[in-house]
Amino acid sequence: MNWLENLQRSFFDWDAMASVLPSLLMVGLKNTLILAAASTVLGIVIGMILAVMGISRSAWLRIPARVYTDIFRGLPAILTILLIGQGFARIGRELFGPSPYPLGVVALSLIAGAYIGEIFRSGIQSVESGQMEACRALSMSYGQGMRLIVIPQGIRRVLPALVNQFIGNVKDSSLVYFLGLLASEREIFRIGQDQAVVTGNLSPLLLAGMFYLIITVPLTHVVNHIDNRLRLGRQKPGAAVSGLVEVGELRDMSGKAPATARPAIKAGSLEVRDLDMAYGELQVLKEIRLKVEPGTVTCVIGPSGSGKSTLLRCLNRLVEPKAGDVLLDGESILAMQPEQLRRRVGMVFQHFNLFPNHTAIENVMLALTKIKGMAGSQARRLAEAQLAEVGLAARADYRPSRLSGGQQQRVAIARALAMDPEVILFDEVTSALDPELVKGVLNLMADLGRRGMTMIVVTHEMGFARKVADQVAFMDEGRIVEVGPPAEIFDRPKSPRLRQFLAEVL
Ligand SMILES: Nc1ncnc2c1ncn2[C@@H]1O[C@H](COP(=O)(O)OP(=O)(O)OP(=O)(O)O)[C@@H](O)[C@H]1O
Repeated sequence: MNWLENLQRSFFDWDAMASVLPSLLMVGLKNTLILAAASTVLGIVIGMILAVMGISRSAWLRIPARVYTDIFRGLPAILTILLIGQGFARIGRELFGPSPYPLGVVALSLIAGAYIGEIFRSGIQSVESGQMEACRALSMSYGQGMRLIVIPQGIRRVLPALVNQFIGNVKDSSLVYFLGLLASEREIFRIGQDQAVVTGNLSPLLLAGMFYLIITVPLTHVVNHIDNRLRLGRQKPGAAVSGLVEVGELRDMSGKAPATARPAIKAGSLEVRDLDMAYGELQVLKEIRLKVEPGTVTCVIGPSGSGKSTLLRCLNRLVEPKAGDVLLDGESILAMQPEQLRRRVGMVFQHFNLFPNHTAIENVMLALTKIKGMAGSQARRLAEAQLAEVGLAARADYRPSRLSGGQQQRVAIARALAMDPEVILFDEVTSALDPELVKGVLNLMADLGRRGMTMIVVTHEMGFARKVADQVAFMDEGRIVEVGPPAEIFDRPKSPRLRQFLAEVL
């Protein structure tokens, strides 16, 4: 049993532990937390700058960020701490006084910044491209989209990784002792080690180790909890609702228009003139000509890859045409600021592109307050009215993850309508929906058309096109092959390609 006693003396000398406990608590814990927190906060600032530089389109920003990251991630932490702590000791003394402690914080922050920059960058880049598209379609600039939607979403996604980084900083703070700290500046490890030398056993170090675990282990659990909260919102998970219940709700609602006066629609006209567009070498649109009268519904049909979505994206300049022009109420859209154009031409996407961290009503309000500068209360009233219009008054405070696809798409329509556009573009908005939910969205669109909204609808729903459209344009291989009233297009197709297409889809 000799070895057991030996082990006990080395690790479990209770007296040694008791004597070191007060300084671990009063000095070590405080300093470790200061070092870890300060380097995490400064590291977040550095990391944020590096991330924004790292995803910039300019190589002048990207390359320095890359070089910084490679250096500070590649060097051992202890080497960086010594190089900074000793190499800059003189400047440090002038700036901060005799103690190397602040330089230790700087060194830890520079190291943490490199890791945090990579965490932020991957978080931001993991946000679906549709989010930025939705921002731009709501007439936000690139910077506003990044600031209001993409970066906050990226940060939420990387919260666990950030806490891991904080845990890393708690541990790395022990390396600052190499710089030679004053007694009052010692962190947990240094105190444990000093006392271990005095007692001649490892018990004070073991207690120091316990302190590290007490800080780090609960943190991982707290962050998982916060992460779940942020992802799902604060609502209790409700029972899954059958799509048929939603269909029933919509049926009950139909004909019972909200008591509030319906927002007036101001219908604009569009004229597409010889529009060409290419993705690199790939010519996608060829001499597109199309006239859309105010207050009419134009459905664009055609086989996959024929350029329908690209045509819509040209109309609000989510992509730039190569040649030709588009007139909105007689004005060239190419002469307008894209943000101004997008206030007048709204867009609804196939995959909704709602902002997941915002409730339905916040999704509708966001551009009103941030872009149109409307007061919060006025924006809320307008958003409530728009949600009531699409039958979702009762779901205003739900986040997208708690809504069915059909409900999400109706929120997206409310969001586009709230901007009071003159034209709305719908890009295959029912293609991603469960079959029973398609009708609710199509009925809403048909209602909008009846109310006089100018709409351009890319769709595979031939029944909708036949019933609701004023004109149907058939596209194939980047050209509008045929355009006319639905009766002509569907019942008397002229071109063989349209006849072949209709034979396949009807
Ligand atoms: N971002 C892009 N970069 C390069 N090529 C693209 C891009 N987006 C679309 N394309 C190509 O442009 C062509 C037209 O695509 P578009 O999405 O406009 O067609 P579509 O008629 O809307 O098709 P679908 O019904 O499948 O959505 C296709 O050949 C497509 O592969």
